[in-house]
Amino acid sequence: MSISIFEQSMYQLIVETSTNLPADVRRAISAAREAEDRATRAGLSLSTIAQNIEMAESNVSPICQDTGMPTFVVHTPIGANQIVMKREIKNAIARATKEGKLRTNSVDSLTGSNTGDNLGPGTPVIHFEQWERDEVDVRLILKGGGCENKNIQYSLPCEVEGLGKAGRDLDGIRKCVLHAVYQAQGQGCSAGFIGVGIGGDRTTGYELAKQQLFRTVDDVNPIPELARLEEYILDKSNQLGIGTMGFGGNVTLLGCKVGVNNRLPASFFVSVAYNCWAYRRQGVLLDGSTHEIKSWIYEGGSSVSMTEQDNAATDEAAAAAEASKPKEIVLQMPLSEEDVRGLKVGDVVILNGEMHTGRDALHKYLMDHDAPIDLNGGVIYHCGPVMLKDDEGWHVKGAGPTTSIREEPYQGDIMKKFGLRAVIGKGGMGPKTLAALQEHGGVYLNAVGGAAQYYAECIKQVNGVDFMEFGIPEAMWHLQVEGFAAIVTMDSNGNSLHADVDKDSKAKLSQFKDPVFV
Ligand SMILES: O=C(O)C[C@H](O)C(=O)O
Ligand code: SF4
Repeated sequence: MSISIFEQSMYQLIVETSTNLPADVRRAISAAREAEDRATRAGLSLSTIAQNIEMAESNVSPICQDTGMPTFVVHTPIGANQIVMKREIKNAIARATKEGKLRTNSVDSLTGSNTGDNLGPGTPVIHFEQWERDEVDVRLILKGGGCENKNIQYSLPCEVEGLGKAGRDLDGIRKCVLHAVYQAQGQGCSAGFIGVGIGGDRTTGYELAKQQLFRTVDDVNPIPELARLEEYILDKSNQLGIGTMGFGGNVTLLGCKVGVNNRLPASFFVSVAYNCWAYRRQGVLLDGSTHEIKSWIYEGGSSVSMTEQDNAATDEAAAAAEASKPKEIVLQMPLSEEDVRGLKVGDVVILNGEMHTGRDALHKYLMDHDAPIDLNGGVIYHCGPVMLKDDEGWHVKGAGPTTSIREEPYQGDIMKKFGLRAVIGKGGMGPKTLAALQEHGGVYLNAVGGAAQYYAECIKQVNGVDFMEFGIPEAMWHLQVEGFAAIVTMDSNGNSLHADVDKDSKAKLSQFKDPVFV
């Protein structure tokens, strides 16, 4: 059966959105790089991010391995057949998944089984709207689960941690939004972008917040007080010191867009949608009768180079940055207790050898089962990769870290039970894991969230896989890596960079207690 032009256009939209970050987002990330010292943890991570963005574009592969919840907003001329369009969007999603442009991301919430094609009840999300124009406008956002988990909704009036009472007015809203940035820390892969919805009910408030993410980064709010609020939030968030990946730094937020709807007398919601730096959204305007792509809605990424700054750096500046880089420690896996006890927060570790992926399903399983392989001295990578199989075997199409804190209830026990020596992930872990690292001799390594192509390139071979029944992202992949770089952010001496940054940023947040919008 031949593919319709509409389906082909949808396929192109999906691939472009997943693999090529748009120009406005790239410019915001480049500006963040300018604002950070290159040799700092934030500066180094931003250069990995920049490199990753270019790799994804040239490999035509996912920028981040979590290709998110595909969410479409479609405007159609009156009389267009939305039933056919819906079917063809789904076909395009299944094809993009089969070709490794999207990860298999649709999981049965009761059985845990992965549908394997990104289709299932509620996925993808498609909103239709009619308009009195002849063209079809389709916009797509791919927002990953880690930053989705950092969305937050406030019901005013309320007490906001660090900021005091938030009333039902602009100043109360200000407090909620600042707090929303603080509470995300590095877990949503900062530096991020936020969409804010004021009003509505619990559902439409979040919808409004997400709609804001379709605005361009440089868009100025037509409502003057909201324009002021957006500017204020951007400015003050960047004084919180959370920085890229929560490593500390000058840039925490790259954009803030606020929308407002009416509300019920009894309700006053402020809903915040947090989007990571991997802010993947695109759109196409289609000819109303042929469904060919007439134009792209957002300026394409290819016009903004992410490595220009590196090329333009003088030899002197490059040498200075090189000289002040943290020291790198090369380790061969499996690791010994001595290897990890020698590491401290801030060290950059380069790993070689075999590591094993494991995330939510595996951690739960290992609590009361044996491991399929010997994990003594082993390294667990919190990662759900994008994988493709051909006649030669499995290939890694994207493999950045996932948010580690979800494994906090299990991690310490599992490290001790199996003799694991290191955990790689992002966003850090809590006190229980920190105590286990100290007691047992272990280390937490923070990789750069979203850098799926950068890490995929370090993976030289797939040695095997267990628990395919958990689905591709949740299976335990045994990966042979070379030159896998990550930063020690929790060590065996009881130090945690995450706890420190949280504490400092909370103190900074309290500086903004006093009323501003009165
Ligand atoms: O699911 C993933 O691979 C990552 C997720 O988006 C996360 O940020 O934790
Ligand atoms: S891993 Fe980070 S960059 Fe990727 S979807 Fe999750 S929050 Fe976004």
